[in-house]
Amino acid sequence: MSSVMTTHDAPPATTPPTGRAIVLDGVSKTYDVKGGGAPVTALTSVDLTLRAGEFFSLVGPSGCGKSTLLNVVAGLLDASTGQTRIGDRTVSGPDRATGIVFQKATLLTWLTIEENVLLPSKIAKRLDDETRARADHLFELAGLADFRKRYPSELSGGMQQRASIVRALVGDPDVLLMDEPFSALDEFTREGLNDELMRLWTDSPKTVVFITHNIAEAVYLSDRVGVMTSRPGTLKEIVDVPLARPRGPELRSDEHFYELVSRIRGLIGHHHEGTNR
Ligand SMILES: Nc1ncnc2c1ncn2[C@@H]1O[C@H](COP(=O)(O)OP(=O)(O)OP(=O)(O)O)[C@@H](O)[C@H]1O
Repeated sequence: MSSVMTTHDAPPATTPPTGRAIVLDGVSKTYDVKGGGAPVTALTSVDLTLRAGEFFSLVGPSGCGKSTLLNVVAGLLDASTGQTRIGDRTVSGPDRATGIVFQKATLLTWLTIEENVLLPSKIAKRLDDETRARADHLFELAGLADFRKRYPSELSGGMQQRASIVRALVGDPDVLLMDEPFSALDEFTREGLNDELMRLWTDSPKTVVFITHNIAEAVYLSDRVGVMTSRPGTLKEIVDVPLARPRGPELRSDEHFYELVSRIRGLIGHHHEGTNR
């Protein structure tokens, strides 16, 4: 049976949408370079609207501004022009309602996995029963329940990255931003984590922006994939991924899946680095 449906809207209509819509309106970013070098225009005129609860991936040539865009949405970087809104909030700085996962797990080595996961809530003075219950649930879903009292150095890279995802989700953010979260992992671990991320997202759909160099990963996870041009980056095309959910490993050998992967690869062109497929 083909896994293609006529709609890519997930979750189903019976589930109220969660997460927040994200709107980028004419976002550009030019970096001033120290020492008098020519300024670097990383992003130019990005207009993009993400639906609440959508899983959106960004792919594009190395240096095209993907991380810059993500950091603008995260409120970690000011745009040079334009505006970003998450729900009815205009982004002007980091916000608790936005969870972020980077390429490196960034766990504190002297704290246990559980202490790491609960630290942001503790700092925000929101370490209540609800947060602890959510942590318990997420540890179970992420297969880390037996490892919560361990230290990061006692866990594999994949487990550390799962712990980072649990940490980003434990505050129940509206938005989850992920910057190449699995790129340092081997293919097998990466595919396993893709499935776990899908489970976590299905359990509580956030609006996700996911950066990757792996086109197959982008297609596997996403409702839509945004393809960026080389620098100065802007959105070249947004590709719909009308593959049914829930998705499982068998999708990786589905012909429609491959068609989408090849189409996106074609859009990125020959400058693309680091693609596995
Ligand atoms: N702080 C900075 N100062 C000056 N230039 C920067 C700065 N940060 C990024 N850049 C430049 O902006 C451009 C976009 O960088 P960015 O990291 O956003 O791209 P990317 O698409 O995420 O790259 P990659 O896929 O290689 O991770 C690059 O040319 C980069 O060198």
